[in-house]
Amino acid sequence: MENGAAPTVPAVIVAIDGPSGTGKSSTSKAVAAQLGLSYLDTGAQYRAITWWMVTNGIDTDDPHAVAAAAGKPEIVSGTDPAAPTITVDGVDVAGPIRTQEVTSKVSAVSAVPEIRARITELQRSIAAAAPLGIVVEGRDIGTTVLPDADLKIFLTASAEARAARRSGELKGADVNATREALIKRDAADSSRKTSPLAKAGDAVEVDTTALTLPQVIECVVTLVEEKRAGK
Ligand SMILES: Nc1ncnc2c1ncn2[C@@H]1O[C@H](COP(=O)(O)OP(=O)(O)OP(=O)(O)O)[C@@H](O)[C@H]1O
Ligand SMILES: Nc1ccn([C@@H]2O[C@H](COP(=O)(O)O)[C@@H](O)[C@H]2O)c(=O)n1
Repeated sequence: MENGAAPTVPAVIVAIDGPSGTGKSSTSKAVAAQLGLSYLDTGAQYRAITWWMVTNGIDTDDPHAVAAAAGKPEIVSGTDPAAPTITVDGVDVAGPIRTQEVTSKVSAVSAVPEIRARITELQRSIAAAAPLGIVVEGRDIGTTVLPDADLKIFLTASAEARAARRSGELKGADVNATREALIKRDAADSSRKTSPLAKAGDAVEVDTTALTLPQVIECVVTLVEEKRAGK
């Protein structure tokens, strides 16, 4: 550059949505790390608020009780893709939010409109503050949270592939039971009234069934680079 200043690259916002186990977290983290962007796992935020409800004795099947408590916990997400963090009222909940109990209750909590309004506002403020841009992954990022994202990706994979991946991760958990649980959670997330799991009309769909994780990452990095180059 003539004046010696570093070239500036405009911040880029990437939304990655899709059903459970399609590879959103693994792909988003790697893409963000490779491109020097921030990373936000929005599922972790819904899990964190669900964990708080369970810990505080709120009946997660009672939407009125959940709505009344929606504003109480303070959720903080750290957005470094190399070391993402999640705390509730200052407590590190990265481990507890992955329990079977939280996983079985998170869809009911995240269907409550007051919960979605609170978490959506938080997600938008985090995205707006990311200096170089951010990869945000979830279920409604391209449709509702960041409808003006520069690039929207919708990851899919067969239920069989997703169950095999998850049961490998859960060290030998029964594949059929894992498959049924994934299908049940996707059905709940897709059928809720407020901001359901859905592909945005302008999202690029990537079927990851027959792709390795490095192939998916390369595909998304290429899409971001093409977008940045104005292709
Ligand atoms: N293309 C792929 N091939 C093989 N395994 C994969 C692929 N993508 C992801 N995985 C593995 O599948 C598992 C689930 O991936 P990941 O957690 O990234 O999915 P997710 O869409 O974020 O799931 P959830 O929505 O349930 O959080 C992980 O063990 C991950 O390493
Ligand atoms: N944008 C989002 C993201 C997640 N959810 C809900 O959270 C659950 C857990 O998500 P994981 O990605 O950690 O599996 C998910 O099943 C949804 O109920 C959401 O509603 N919107």
